[in-house]
Amino acid sequence: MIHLHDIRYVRLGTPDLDASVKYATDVLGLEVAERSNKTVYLRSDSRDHTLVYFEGDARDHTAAFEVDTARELDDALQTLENAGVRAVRGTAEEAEQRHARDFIRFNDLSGNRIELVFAPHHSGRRFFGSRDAGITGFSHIGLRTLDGRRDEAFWTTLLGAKVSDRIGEAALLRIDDVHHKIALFPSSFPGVQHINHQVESIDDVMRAYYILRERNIPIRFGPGRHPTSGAMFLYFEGPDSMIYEYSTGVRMITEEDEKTYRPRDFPMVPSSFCMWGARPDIPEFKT
Ligand SMILES: CC(C)c1ccc(C(=O)O)c(O)c1O
Ligand SMILES: [Fe+2]
Repeated sequence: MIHLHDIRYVRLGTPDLDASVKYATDVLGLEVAERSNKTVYLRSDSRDHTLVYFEGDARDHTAAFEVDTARELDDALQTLENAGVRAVRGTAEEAEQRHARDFIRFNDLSGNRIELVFAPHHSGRRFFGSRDAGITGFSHIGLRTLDGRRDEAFWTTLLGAKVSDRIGEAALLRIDDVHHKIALFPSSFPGVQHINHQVESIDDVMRAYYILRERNIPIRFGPGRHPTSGAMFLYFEGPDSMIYEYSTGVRMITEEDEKTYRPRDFPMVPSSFCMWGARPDIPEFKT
């Protein structure tokens, strides 16, 4: 089985690179790490980059996960091939573009573009955001699925993810102690549905709520609290209809907890999304 060390970056195509980068810095609070050849690399923590906007099709989304060793990357290629999933090693030039030593790419069963990277660069610098949003790092993605149960099985049996909880058919999957790094969310097309950054405290969530409202950035859900991870959240709309989420206080499931932890099934009702009573203005989350 493949072992995913952590979620690493998301790459998003955009028809208006300047506008997307302006949003990512001025609104979201990320830091530009590098601009090159119609591609902009953004940081949210001490890693080299965790988000890339490139000039291209807004439906072109890739999510990447880090593996620990070169051997594990080779083995992953084989494991995927053995399971009938076509996986391809990136070229040296493509690996350089990803600021990593090596990587492979494949599509999951819903057609989501996934990359596994080995030895992605560290920055050696503290993250210094463009505004004081309180971001502590890129933490998880909502990934669209055309068949929740099928894709849950794909991620758990091949890629070593574990189900922390489900809301209806939507599985919240962990790959380390953090409650989830992937939220598989039912949809009629593939792609990244939302991108989560953790912020330091509830003060940052609430501060963002007022700042974003003042700037007429559409708030799509929250402020609220997820009964699943326990995190307090705010979802808002970004370029090309991407949803961004800030949250704080996500639950950890440690090795000790794992001895007794069992995934919980929450029904597909509003209170499973928010225990404070917020109602989502996000089509995929409407019950
Ligand atoms: C509504 C989405 C899929 C969702 C649900 C629960 C959590 C959480 O428990 O933190 C999320 O982060 C979500 O994005
Ligand atoms: Fe989320």
